[in-house]
Amino acid sequence: MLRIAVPNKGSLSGPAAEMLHEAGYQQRRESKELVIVDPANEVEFFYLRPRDIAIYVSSGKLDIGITGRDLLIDSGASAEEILPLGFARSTFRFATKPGTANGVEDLGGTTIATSYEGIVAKHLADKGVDASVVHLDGAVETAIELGVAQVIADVVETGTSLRNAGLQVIGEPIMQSEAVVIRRTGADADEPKVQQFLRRLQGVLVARTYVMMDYDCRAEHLERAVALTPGLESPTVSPLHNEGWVAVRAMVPAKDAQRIMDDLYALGARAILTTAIHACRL
Ligand SMILES: Nc1ncnc2c1ncn2[C@@H]1O[C@H](COP(=O)(O)OP(=O)(O)OP(=O)(O)O)[C@@H](O)[C@H]1O
Ligand SMILES: O=P(O)(O)OC[C@H]1O[C@H](OP(=O)(O)OP(=O)(O)O)[C@H](O)[C@@H]1O
Ligand SMILES: [Mg+2]
Repeated sequence: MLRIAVPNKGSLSGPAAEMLHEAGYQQRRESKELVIVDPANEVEFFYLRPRDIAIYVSSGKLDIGITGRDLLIDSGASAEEILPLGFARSTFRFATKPGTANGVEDLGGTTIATSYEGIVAKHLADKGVDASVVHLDGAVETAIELGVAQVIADVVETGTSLRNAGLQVIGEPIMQSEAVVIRRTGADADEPKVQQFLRRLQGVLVARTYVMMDYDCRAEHLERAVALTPGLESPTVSPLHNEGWVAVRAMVPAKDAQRIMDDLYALGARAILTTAIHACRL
């Protein structure tokens, strides 16, 4: 039985459960359930605090975990990222009141409030900056107004929380984060059960980012049409009953689908359809 750590709260928990559900795994029905077994898929899910997941996985008691890249690095635990999942995307940044500092080099002697002391301490050490770090559990943006710190280091997504607190980012992003699948450092990544789990999640990622496109076009336009829809290996081309016409089928990136349909139409292709991909194995 594969033992998997899943975030039980916060920004990661909803999208993680949704992705696992789309990958065909049973998920808990209510938020008080801490462990569930999915016997059909031979998987056991442990719902844990996102911040604790890398620690459980590094201990070897759980095979795999879903957490944030920032939380993984902040923990310092002996675990490594094996698959990025594309949700809970954020940057991690320093911010201050306007006019306080322009870059990390100006932070010497300041007090920096953060929930991610590990990331901040390492970054300051790398930059040779000597500052104090104070740990807060959340709502870190308020620390400056209340005089606990002159600087904060926190997760930024839209920037709304910073704007509302009258703060602005300084320097370059300390890191880019997103949800990731992690394993204990050095664990056997080729293990079949782990590989099957990763293939299922990859299938969801592909189903979310591609659509299937079908269209009819004149045989003499085929090469130009296929250049627009090269597919993953190569498109399927079938003859139509009407001589001189072919039907083409290929996967295309969902974000480009409308533009590709316009370009195919301009080439003379007709009956251009896109359909959602429900699941896939590449
Ligand atoms: N607004 C956000 N947008 C995108 N990702 C976020 C956001 N806030 C936090 N995250 C990501 O979520 C993870 C932190 O999860 P955690 O549950 O500890 O905090 P949270 O989502 O802020 O929840 P809460 O503070 O309500 O407990 C990190 O990987 C972080 O980058
Ligand atoms: O750039 P934004 O879109 O505003 O998102 C970033 C904010 O979201 C998170 O806070 P959350 O709401 O989880 O509260 P917390 O500070 O208590 O963790 C994070 O800690 C930032 O405060
Ligand atoms: Mg938060």
